[in-house]
This record gives sequence, C-alpha cells and structure tokens, in this order.
Amino acid sequence: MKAVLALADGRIFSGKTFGATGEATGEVVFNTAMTGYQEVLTDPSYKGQMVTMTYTQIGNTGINPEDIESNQLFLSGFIVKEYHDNYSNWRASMSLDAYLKENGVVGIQGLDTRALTRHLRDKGAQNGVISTIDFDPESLIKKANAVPSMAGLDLASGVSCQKPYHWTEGLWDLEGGYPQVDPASLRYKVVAYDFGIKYNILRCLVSAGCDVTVVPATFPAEEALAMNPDGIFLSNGPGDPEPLTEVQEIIRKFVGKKPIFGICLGHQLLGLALGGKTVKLKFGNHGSNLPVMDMETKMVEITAQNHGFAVDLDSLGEVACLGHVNLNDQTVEGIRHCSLPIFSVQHHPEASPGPHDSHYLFGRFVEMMEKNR
Ligand SMILES: NC(=O)CC[C@H](N)C(=O)O
Repeated sequence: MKAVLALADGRIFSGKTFGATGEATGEVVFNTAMTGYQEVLTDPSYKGQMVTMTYTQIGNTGINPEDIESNQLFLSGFIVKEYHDNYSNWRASMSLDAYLKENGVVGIQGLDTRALTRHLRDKGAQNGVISTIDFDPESLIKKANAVPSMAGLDLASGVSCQKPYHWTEGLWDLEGGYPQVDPASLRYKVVAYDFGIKYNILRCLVSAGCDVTVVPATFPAEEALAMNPDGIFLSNGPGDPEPLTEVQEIIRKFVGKKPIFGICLGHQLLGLALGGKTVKLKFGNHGSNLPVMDMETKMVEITAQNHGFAVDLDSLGEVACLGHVNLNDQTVEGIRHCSLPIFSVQHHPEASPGPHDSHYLFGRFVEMMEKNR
C-alpha cells in the first residue's frame, strides 16, 4: 500500500506502508546508528519526532522484550529505506512491522532515505507528515506546516513519572540477563529527576553503586533534600528545555548543596539553571557514532547522541567551563561547574544503542559523591 512523506518546505517522498496506517506528524530527524532501532523507538526523548534511520536495512533483528528503553513507543513516525520482515535473532519474539502496528506507530519504507537525510542536513530538521490516506501534495504540505515548532515545546512534563519509585535493576549480562541488585549493597543514595528517563541510565547508576529513587519532573527540591541523597541526577527527555522554568528553579535549589550529574535534556536544564542559555541546532545529532573530547583528560570517546538543542557556553560566563566538546560540529558536549561538584553531558553515556566509551562518567559521578559525603 502506498505511503507518502511530505516535509513543511514542500519536498515529498513516496514509499510504501509498514507498521500502522493512517497519518502521523512531527519533526523529522535523521539517526545515523547502524543498530538499535528498538532503543530508538522506545527512547522518550523522541516524543514529537519522526525518525529516519540512515542505515539502509531495518527490521532484520526483529523485536525482543529486553531491549526497550521505556514502557512504550514515543516517536510518532518511523521512516526506513528497506524494511525486512524476515527477522533473525535468538532473542527476537516478533517483527518490527507487528510491533509498530500493535503500538499504532505509522511507518513508511522504500523511500530514498539518503536523499531525505541530505535534504534535512542542508535545509535543517523540519516538520513533516506521513500519510497512507491522503496523497494530495497541497493538503499534505499544509498539514506539515500546521505542526507546532519543536522550539518552545514542553514535552518532558507529559512523559515524566507520576509518583516516585525505587529502581534496583543493574546492567544486562549474557548469562543472567538483568540482575536485581540488593539495595543494601548500594552505597550512594541518588534522587533521579525523570524528564523521560531511559532504563539503561538507571541500570548504569545501579551498576555504579547507586541506590536510585526516581521522582517526577517537578518533585519539590525540599522533599528531595529531605531524603538526604548523596547526589542528584537529571535525566534526558523530549522537547525544548527553555519552557521548563519550574524545573530550572528546582535544580537551582540543589546547587551548592549536592553533587549534580545531568544527561542530555538534564544537561541543558542544568545549563539554564546556572544562568545560561540554550539554542536550537540546525539538525542536531542523533546516532551512536559521534566523536567527543573530554576536556579534562583530552581523551576522545565515540558517543551516542540524540539532541536538537545545545547549551551556549558563552552564556554561562565564569560559572561553568567546557567539560566535553563535540568534534564534528564543535557544539558544547558537556559543562563543569567552576567550583562545585556539578557536571553534565549532552551525549548518552548509557549508550543503548551505542558504544560504551562514556560509561566512565557514572564512575565520575560516584567519585564526586564519595568526596562529598
Ligand atoms: N535526548 C535528550 O534528552 C534530548 C534533549 C532535547 N529534547 C533535545 O532535543 O535537545
């Protein structure tokens, strides 16, 4: 069955349906990861977006119950070159097509994703519509232009948990799968603010020795401090960090009181809480092969990333310095507070999908908490 993708600037791509049928809208972004479509589909940070994978063959490894990063699919549309229904993997329990159908996510396959990616790279990420019911170019372009801009959108509040919960699952291993870790063996008490947190971040924290309590995005700072944590963690999440002013106010209350570690949206919110600004990038970075330098050690790590906004370093003045830099586009990849045990990164040290080069950052957070006990 025919499917069409129309972009707000008038470019139209034709393909075939897969997954759910109907119509979907969102900001179209490209992801350069070669594997890990399942983690991409369940990453809450993709809410409001439609993702095209630059890797050509998608679906080959099917879907398994273990590689999910949250309990649902968040992106609104999935765009691939060649969908493969005949999957093969020892853990797979269903096909990608069936999974998208079951979760109502509209897909399109068989279009030139290379041309689409080059278009987004040259013209910038932009809103679009995938349709299997309307093929009229004029009507589709109108629909794409009616989608609200990602800049200014608070999407994190809608994906955060409703009430606090405790997390004790550690990192996966081949023999035993995901272990349940005895909380008595976990030395550092961490309050993790959930703006759309990925499971593997929680697992990395537990495996690094943290006893994690996950709290909603606007959980009062006073209540978090009353738990007497060793550190505060700020998670990834969808949308623009700027409208989340209540959250920035909460973060400010931890500065000077507790060690803080932020990832992606958490990093951007920390930058704003410290008095800085964020900017929307032309097409951002989404993938698992992006080079970054740690300014402290000058080591280069290959990282997983998924962001459309970035912190403006100059706006932070003397408060914080550059902790990490993206070696492709020189964007601010991390900040470090000049005098307090506070740091954050734009990339994803938990990977999922991606290389494990940046796992050491969880150890750095634990060291900070140890020094500040
Ligand atoms: N992965 C994330 O946390 C994304 C942060 C933010 N939504 C951005 O696009 O920049």
